[in-house]
Amino acid sequence: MSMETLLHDEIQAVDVNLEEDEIEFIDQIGTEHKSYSIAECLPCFNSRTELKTGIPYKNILWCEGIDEVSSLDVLSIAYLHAVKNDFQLKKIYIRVKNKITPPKSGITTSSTKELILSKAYPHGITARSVLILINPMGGKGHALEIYRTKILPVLEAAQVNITYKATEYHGHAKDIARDLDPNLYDMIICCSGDGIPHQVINGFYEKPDKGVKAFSKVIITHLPCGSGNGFSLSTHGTSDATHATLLMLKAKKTRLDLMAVTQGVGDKEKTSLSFLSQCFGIIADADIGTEHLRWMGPIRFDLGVLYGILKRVEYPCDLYVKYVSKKDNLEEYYSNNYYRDDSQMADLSAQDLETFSPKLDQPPPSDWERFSSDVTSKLNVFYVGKMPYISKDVQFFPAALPNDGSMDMIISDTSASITETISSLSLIEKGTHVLQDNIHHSKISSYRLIPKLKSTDGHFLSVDGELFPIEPLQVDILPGVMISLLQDGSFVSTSFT
Ligand SMILES: Nc1ncnc2c1ncn2[C@@H]1O[C@H](COP(=O)(O)OP(=O)(O)OP(=O)(O)O)[C@@H](O)[C@H]1O
Repeated sequence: MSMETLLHDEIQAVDVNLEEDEIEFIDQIGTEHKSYSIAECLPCFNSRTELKTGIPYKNILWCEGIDEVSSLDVLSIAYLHAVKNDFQLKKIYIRVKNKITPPKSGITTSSTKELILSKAYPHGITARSVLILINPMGGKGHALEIYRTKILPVLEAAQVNITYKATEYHGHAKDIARDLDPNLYDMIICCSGDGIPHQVINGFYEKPDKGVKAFSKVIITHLPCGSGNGFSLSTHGTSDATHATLLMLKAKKTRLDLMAVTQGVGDKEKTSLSFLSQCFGIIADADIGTEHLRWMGPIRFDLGVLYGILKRVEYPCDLYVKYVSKKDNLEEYYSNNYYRDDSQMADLSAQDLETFSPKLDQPPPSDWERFSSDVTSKLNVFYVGKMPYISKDVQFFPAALPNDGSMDMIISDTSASITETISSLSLIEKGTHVLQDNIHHSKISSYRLIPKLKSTDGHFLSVDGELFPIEPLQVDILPGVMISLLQDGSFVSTSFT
């Protein structure tokens, strides 16, 4: 039996044309005597109209030539098919009838397979050798199930070479990242909440070179398997793990700023890295202080915030800030800094991980401004962030930009009425809370916060959702330290976009 006959009998293929945005099926259905038919189900073959939709390249995970010997040019295509709010993994055999121009001039594609892959991965294939770090306790214990059913099949279909490690104790991800040989992996995918990426960047930072080599080479990204998935929501834009995996695979390598968080002086001085946020006040207390009410579900957080507002709880502090842009100029700043070309991806040097601000026992520099004590003596929300979304439908930092060398500071105090405060915070979903008069919003590159609470009982300071001591802290931006994956190099859309 010839190879050609074998293919006809066992691998039945569909005739297709390669179009600009999709693989389009050539008129097949209804032609009873067609030689080729699909091997595995294609969504709908009942009508000609539906056939015209084809398979968009953006949904294609992999393409493999299965007939390199004969002249049949049959390829297998693995792709995700969107059905309402769900995705199904599909495989189909195709026979290409035409050829189109490769997507970018300068790319020479020697085969149809390469042509399809270059259309499917316009920013290149980034996920070749990845370390999956999974927190089995994440997402109230559902992380493993999410990984097994929604993430792993997509990565396998995309031919990703996977090493898998589950975290066994609090802080394990940090130990793994600290001891990791950066030459072994192109990428770390945290299948967790925001706690694991926080630990990964801090594990890199604990390396003898402070992570210079690891940050220069290894992409750090996140898939939504936890309770707080700000990283994934801000970079891939969905809390559906399958869709997030698809978008992650197609995303563009981009440098992101990190924040260096210093507490303590002398022997006790300690600097950690933060990628997402630092939070103090009623939001931190509602998030961490209501852990014992987890059985209530997400409502516990809203109730916690409401309690803080109604009780008019205050968190007096001193605050010194180095401004990049104040509220009046923020929209202009945002549009001027929206796009930065960081395609060079130059390696980092030791200097890129240094902080240059004075020690906490020294006065802040003269170009830092002291925030008005009218506000800081009655502060109720202090939140600094580097990514727009902190959880599903909560764009707390709508003006956040990936690598503009600034962080967003959002502050409120109890001088606003209870109604005004509640109505401002209710705009968080739309991201327009920052435009309200009672919300102080600015872009800053450094700050020093000195909490002055009489008692710290029942109060919390969180960094990327992890608990930190309520002590003075100083934060400096570290421009472009982390390589991550963003859709076309930008954060997802917000009210500022
Ligand atoms: N096996 C483990 N046992 C206990 N804690 C763990 C384990 N693995 C990771 N952790 C810790 O769990 C914390 C939260 O992790 P993560 O953010 O990934 O999950 P999450 O679902 O968002 O959790 P949470 O809602 O508790 O913040 C991290 O501090 C991490 O060190």
